[in-house]
Amino acid sequence: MRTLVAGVDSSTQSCKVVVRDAEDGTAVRSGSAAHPDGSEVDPRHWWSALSLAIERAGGLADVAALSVGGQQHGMVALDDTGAVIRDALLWNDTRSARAAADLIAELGGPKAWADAVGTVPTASFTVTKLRWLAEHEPDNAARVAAVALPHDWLTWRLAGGADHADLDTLTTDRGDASGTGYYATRTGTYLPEHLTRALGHGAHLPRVAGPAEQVGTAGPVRLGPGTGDNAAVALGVGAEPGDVVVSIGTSGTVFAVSDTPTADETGTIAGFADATGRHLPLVCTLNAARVLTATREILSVDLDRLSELALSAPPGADGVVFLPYLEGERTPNRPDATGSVHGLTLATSTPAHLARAAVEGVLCGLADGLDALTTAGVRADRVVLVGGGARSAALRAIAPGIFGRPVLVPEPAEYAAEGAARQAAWTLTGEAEPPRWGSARTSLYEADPTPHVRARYAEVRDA
Ligand SMILES: Nc1ncnc2c1ncn2[C@@H]1O[C@H](COP(=O)(O)OP(=O)(O)O)[C@@H](O)[C@H]1O
Ligand SMILES: O=C(CO)[C@@H](O)[C@H](O)COP(=O)(O)O
Repeated sequence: MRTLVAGVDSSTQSCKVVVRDAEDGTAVRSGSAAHPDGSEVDPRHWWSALSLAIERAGGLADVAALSVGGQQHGMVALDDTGAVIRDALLWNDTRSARAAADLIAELGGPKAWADAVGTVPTASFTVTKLRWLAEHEPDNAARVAAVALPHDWLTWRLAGGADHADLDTLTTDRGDASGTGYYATRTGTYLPEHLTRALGHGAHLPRVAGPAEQVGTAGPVRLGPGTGDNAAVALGVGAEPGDVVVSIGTSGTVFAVSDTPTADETGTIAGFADATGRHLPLVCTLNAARVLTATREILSVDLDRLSELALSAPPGADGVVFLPYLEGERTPNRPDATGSVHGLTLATSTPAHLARAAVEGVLCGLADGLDALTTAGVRADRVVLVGGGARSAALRAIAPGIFGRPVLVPEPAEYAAEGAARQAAWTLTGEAEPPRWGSARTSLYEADPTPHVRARYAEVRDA
């Protein structure tokens, strides 16, 4: 009888569960459930969505191990009884932008953060959310006994830790800890003084488990350590040296697995850890797939029609540029920015030009991230494109021109959940490296580079 494993992606918009054959990764079944909208969410909604997604994926009765991947950075503040104190503030909540600026100044500037943590924090980072809490909700801040991230909290609930209010059984992993702002990626140690500086007092932090460690059980199901969703995607796509992954979901991310840590004092590259003991230099934008859904709504068309429209306009949309800062922006760090469309004329005020400019705007923001990674020494022979946005035909076709590289698109799948499942299988083998699973079918997209599109975008971005 074959052994089955499950992987979870508790992401911004939904929870996805996949069940796989532990031996070779063959797809067995899957399920998903929606999360509520908004950048602050009661974590109990994640729990209900996880329970529903597990049910829709056929349950766990025949599953040997499970790991949870989750949206990074979200602040889950717990009191000394293990109860959630307030709604979690998510990675895309920008209210802590001033707290981020204050914390950077207090520690001696961006270089001091890059050297200590590996990352210069923006409003996305947990540490800045704790400072915001201390300043704006001091009563809540005083009650904080432990701080967890979304995947830590879900893993803990699955293991029954929440039922016993046992904060000591909270666990996390290097990948997710590296997005807090109080963990040094390079040395693999917490920086409790950063947490105390932000919150005003110390708090219990989840134990950082090893990459293939079993951290508990949910009934008979072994629980893996889990990780942040981008580290899970890296495991799920099995990227090779020279591959840079671009994920276009709620967030847009550009990253690669690397043996060496980064410390980018410009703040563009986050120096995260991956889920295998290596590093995951990453650039993240706040505006990705939802720019296309917003444009679809403006134009009253469906996503397929949006794609057709975009492909019917010329590269560069005859000078129309859509700066897609619909949620503010994190890279570049413009938390209060709004979106705008530039260069309209009578001739270019058409649905096709707007659709093209929206797709190009999302891709140009990510191409800036790719440039930052290559400047930092990351090899980028080709791009591996995943996430819900990769289902857009226009995005797939336009991407190679903007990135100036071939783009490999694996067949549509939930790669963060796949990566979590692969991690779960790894906890069963206990070997030095994760199990080798067959790779997904891929399509290769190539196009002549379109540097003029990037140049025009940069002109508007910097105006
Ligand atoms: N054909 C498509 N064209 C453009 N966007 C799409 C398409 N299909 C799905 N999406 C978008 O992908 C997003 C979900 O992607 P996903 O990677 O699951 O995000 P997350 O993991 O952040 O929840 C949604 O915003 C959805 O509208
Ligand atoms: O903040 C980051 C990475 O630093 C985001 O990538 C979040 O991890 C959310 O991911 P999605 O829900 O968009 O997959």
